[in-house]
Amino acid sequence: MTGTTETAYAKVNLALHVRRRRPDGYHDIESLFAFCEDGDGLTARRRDDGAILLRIEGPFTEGLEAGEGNLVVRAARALQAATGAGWGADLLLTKNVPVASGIGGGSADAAAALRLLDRLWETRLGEEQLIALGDPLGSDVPACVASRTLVGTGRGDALRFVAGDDLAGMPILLVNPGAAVATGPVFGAWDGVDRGALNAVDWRAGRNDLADPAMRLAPMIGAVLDALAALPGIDVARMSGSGATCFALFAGERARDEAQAVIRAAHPDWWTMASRLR
Ligand SMILES: C[C@@](CO)(OP(=O)(O)O)[C@H](O)COP(=O)(O)OP(=O)(O)OC[C@H]1O[C@@H](n2ccc(N)nc2=O)[C@H](O)[C@@H]1O
Ligand SMILES: Nc1ncnc2c1ncn2[C@@H]1O[C@H](COP(=O)(O)OP(=O)(O)O)[C@@H](O)[C@H]1O
Repeated sequence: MTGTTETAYAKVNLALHVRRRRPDGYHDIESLFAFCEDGDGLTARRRDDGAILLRIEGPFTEGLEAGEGNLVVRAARALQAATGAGWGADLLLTKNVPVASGIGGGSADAAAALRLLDRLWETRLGEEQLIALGDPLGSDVPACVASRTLVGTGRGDALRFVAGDDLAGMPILLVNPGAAVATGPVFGAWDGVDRGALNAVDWRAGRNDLADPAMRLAPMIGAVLDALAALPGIDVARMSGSGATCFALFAGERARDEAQAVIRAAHPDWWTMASRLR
């Protein structure tokens, strides 16, 4: 489909500290978010009749509905409602990254839809208002609207932008063993122990506090982390979000590509994506 396009940049939690369980069922977290140059693709063509019609293609369409429940459609409806825009859209989502995998999936798609339709419909809300519009769609959506390095606190939606110059361009490898892990149950399996605040500068010394609970639900994550830790040329390896995707950062693209080849040869059924941080 020809039209206006946008990338739903894959999200990575370089560190994710869970600080406390809240009475509203959410958890206060502190996370350093970064974004890959690659992700799902979204294309849109404007319609005059106000209808929002979504088609999904690509390697990860299974189990995904293209109806009103899809986060892309919900984002489009939210923008229509907030602006009174009478336009609709034909949307094509190319689902390149696995669903429910800790790298933003639906949240990044919703954020991409907001950015794309704000351009296509010329509603011109701009980043700050799109962030506010994305907030009710999911804790991760505000960060994904910005899609640049930032610290998220609260349920992940209170954003503080940080200089990401040292991270931009960094080669990254994402690896998922094929286990879909829903976010709610992983937070639910957290042991309730506050292990301390995140230092966003010294994030390598930080943690992903959801890794242990996620591994209890999907033990294969442990195998992924072991495989990544054994790779030569690795800077840091950690699980992203609520899993099961794990990432490794490398000093150079060659080390990353060699690492991808090693992982693919040993685990042909695992999903991998080589990218760079943006
Ligand atoms: C864990 C993170 C880290 O970036 O990413 P993913 O693993 O989803 O990629 C996010 O906090 C996920 O954000 P998002 O996927 O938008 O979650 P939401 O739809 O808001 O919430 C889904 C469920 O997760 C739990 N949840 C989510 C966020 C949070 N701070 N505390 C929670 O306890 C709640 O049980 C909630 O009902
Ligand atoms: N466009 C979309 N892409 C992926 N998932 C979507 C989309 N729209 C709705 N969803 C739903 O959102 C859920 C993924 O949410 P979540 O577990 O938070 O994923 P992630 O960990 O990748 O952020 C899936 O259960 C899926 O049904």
